[in-house]
Amino acid sequence: MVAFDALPRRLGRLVDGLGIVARTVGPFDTNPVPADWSHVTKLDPEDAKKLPLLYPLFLRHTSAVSVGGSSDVTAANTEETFSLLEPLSVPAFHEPSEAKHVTERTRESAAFIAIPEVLNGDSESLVGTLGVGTEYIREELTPGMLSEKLPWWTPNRVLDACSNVATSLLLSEAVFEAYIIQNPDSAAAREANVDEDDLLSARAAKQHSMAAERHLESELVYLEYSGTYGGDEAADILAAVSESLDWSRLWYGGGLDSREHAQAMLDAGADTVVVGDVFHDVAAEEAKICADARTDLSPDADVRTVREWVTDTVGVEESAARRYLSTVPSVDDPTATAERYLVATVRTVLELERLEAVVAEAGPETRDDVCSLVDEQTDTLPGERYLQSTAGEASRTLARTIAVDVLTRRLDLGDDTELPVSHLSTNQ
Ligand SMILES: CC(C)=CCC/C(C)=C/CC/C(C)=C/CC/C(C)=C/COP(=O)(O)OP(=O)(O)O
Ligand SMILES: O=P(O)(O)OC[C@@H](O)CO
Repeated sequence: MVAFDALPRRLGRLVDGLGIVARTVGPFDTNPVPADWSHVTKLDPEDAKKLPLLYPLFLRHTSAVSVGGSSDVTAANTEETFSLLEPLSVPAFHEPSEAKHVTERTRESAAFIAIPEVLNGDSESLVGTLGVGTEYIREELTPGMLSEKLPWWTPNRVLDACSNVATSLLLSEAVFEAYIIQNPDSAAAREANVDEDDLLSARAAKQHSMAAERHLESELVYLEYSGTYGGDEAADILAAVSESLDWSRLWYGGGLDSREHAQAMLDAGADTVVVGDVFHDVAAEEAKICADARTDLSPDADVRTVREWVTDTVGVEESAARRYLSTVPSVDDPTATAERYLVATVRTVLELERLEAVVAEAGPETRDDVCSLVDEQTDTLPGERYLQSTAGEASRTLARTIAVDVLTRRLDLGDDTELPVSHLSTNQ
């Protein structure tokens, strides 16, 4: 009996040992989070936070998009955000703040699920919420999904065993993010009960990260200053932590809105910088710019007129569009790129206005009517040529859907749109 027990234990230890050797000294990088992601954009699905109308243009430069946020997030607005990202080639992953935000749809859309575990918060934020989430997945999500897929006569015992396996598979596929939260005034700190006394020195952050890599096997360590730039203190922490990590990635997020600050965090040792607020600022700013443009410019304004208007009226140098783009290391000239994208946005809004006048004249009653009228009216759809560089072959379909949906809402023909365009700046 003892001998029978000893063999599987020994085998288990051998497999574990081989895994450790492969992770630490093996020639292959076994971390599922790509090492070459230098920039991640965090999209908050909450209704108050909008996306720029030509969001595919802005997102073409980022390495990946993270979907998640800590307030007013629901499964429905999370699914909506993913559906806007589906036509794009940029990978999108899900960072749920509650397990209930994970649905079959979000799982299909997301490259992976990233689960926060806060290293310097209370135990609730390290394992408590994970326990609540695991219970939900084991007892509600997977039984619900499986009972739809398996034949009705599947015995309960089999359904239960399958749910058990599916839960473990879901968690084994998830990426764990070991958060070190250093801004006590942030929503993230409040959520995880991090206060002044919990902030870590560079040395303690390094020690916590070493434990996260080896004990928690966290795919990434996330230095979080959410809402504020961490400066020299963050750079010291990144330097200490990066030295100690072999396998886990090191991400920095918080208050980035310039090339200088983003580069400083990368130079200090971060593999990836994460930006959130400044991307949503692009949409908020754009709503105002477009409202002004509709007052100042004729819907027929040519490209030169629009460019001049943007140069004279919008301070491109100070714009959120430029600030966002300047955080992306691969964008060589953020000012010129921001100006191009702002001109593209204003032109698209004017083209939409022109199209709206023609469509409204015909008196459509349903979204289908709008669709036929749009198809009759135009060879090139508003925004289509700008989306070509980023959505490729999908650009026409995407531009058509956005145009039809935006006009359907503007003409009060209902909210039953194909894409959730209520998340775009034009619908503020
Ligand atoms: C098991 C599954 C699928 C899910 C569990 C979901 C869990 C454990 C969520 C953890 C929630 C938690 C402890 C959050 C702590 C705070 C935190 C790290 C928030 C991340 O910050 P943002 O969401 O970016 O904050 P803002 O909304 O302020 O930008
Ligand atoms: O919103 P900002 O301050 O850019 O922070 C990004 C991210 O680290 C938040 O979780």
